[in-house]
Amino acid sequence: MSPALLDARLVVRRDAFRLDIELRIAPGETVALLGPNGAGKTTALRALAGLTPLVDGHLTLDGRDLSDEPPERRPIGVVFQDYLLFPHLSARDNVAFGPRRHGMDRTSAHAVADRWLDRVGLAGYGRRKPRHLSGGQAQRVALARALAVDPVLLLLDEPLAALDARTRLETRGELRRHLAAHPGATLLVTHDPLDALVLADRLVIVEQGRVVQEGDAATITARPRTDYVARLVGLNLYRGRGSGNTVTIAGDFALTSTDSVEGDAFVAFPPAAVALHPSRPDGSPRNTWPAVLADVQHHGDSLRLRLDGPISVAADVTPAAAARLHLEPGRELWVAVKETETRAYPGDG
Ligand SMILES: Nc1ncnc2c1ncn2[C@@H]1O[C@H](COP(=O)(O)OP(=O)(O)OP(=O)(O)O)[C@@H](O)[C@H]1O
Repeated sequence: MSPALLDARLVVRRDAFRLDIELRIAPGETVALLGPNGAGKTTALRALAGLTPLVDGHLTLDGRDLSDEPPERRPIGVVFQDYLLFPHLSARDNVAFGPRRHGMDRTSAHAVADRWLDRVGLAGYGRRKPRHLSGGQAQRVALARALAVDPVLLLLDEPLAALDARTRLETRGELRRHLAAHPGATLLVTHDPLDALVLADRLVIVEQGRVVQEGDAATITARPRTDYVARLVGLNLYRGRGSGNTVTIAGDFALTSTDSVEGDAFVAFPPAAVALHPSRPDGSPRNTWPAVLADVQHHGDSLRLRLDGPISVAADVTPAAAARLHLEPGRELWVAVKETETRAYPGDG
């Protein structure tokens, strides 16, 4: 891996909340910072941008210590969630603002702005004020504005959150192209696993101000380490004690797997691997238990059920299967999960 362009340990306090995370991003790399509400994602972004001070740690970008630099002296471009375009300035002047502030003369700054507007597909929109731009266009102006200063670090805060579903899909694809062309480091803050998977090379997941897991999408999907991560990647996840092919989770409740693991262990399986039966199924006695239906929600073309019992489990069923099972909250069912569908892996590394 190339040496990090961004090398930071961000320690920030906001009242009772404390953020303490390490971040390293290589040149050309896009890292997604994911986490539930209140995890500290925006706080991390603000600390990098210089809007919230570090109480400890360090922040170097391309070898330069930035921890005491004011925001305007940092070689950083930011796309905020609601874009924060200057309403009284044209699209062109919004984009030219950064280069101007860095000392470029007006004509050259306009030339840079026009080039960037062209790159983001908005040639000819330079004279428009933000209120005359659609959400997708405003997003592209905000991206052009952030990139026009040739930032060493590009920060994106939920860059697609304000867009409707259709524009979001198109803009996500465009953003991916621009990020691939950006030679600096990029940090993308998002709630949306799809944005993270499409746009980022690596995911860093924060919960309660700490990094709980990081790695590429495949590694994290294969081995989630917290409930939040498991839900993010759509898996049921439990922690227990492994002994051979069995992981004991709660009391004497255990799941078996074709994997073998000793000691602290996780066991995971997808909701689609859960089979439901109106009565105790014959045959395989393993991974079969009685449960009570607690909740039903639409999930794409299927229904996602939440079942209570010795463990709480999510199950995906087709509408046809749901009709056959006469699903309604409080209904008692038998759950079965094949041991070939469960994955068990060590809890401590
Ligand atoms: N201005 C503030 N003053 C005091 N505490 C704050 C302030 N802003 C945020 N916090 C606290 O800091 C913590 C982290 O908030 P932050 O906005 O960084 O989380 P987040 O991961 O970005 O969440 P979200 O996904 O909801 O935007 C929260 O517990 C919040 O209550």
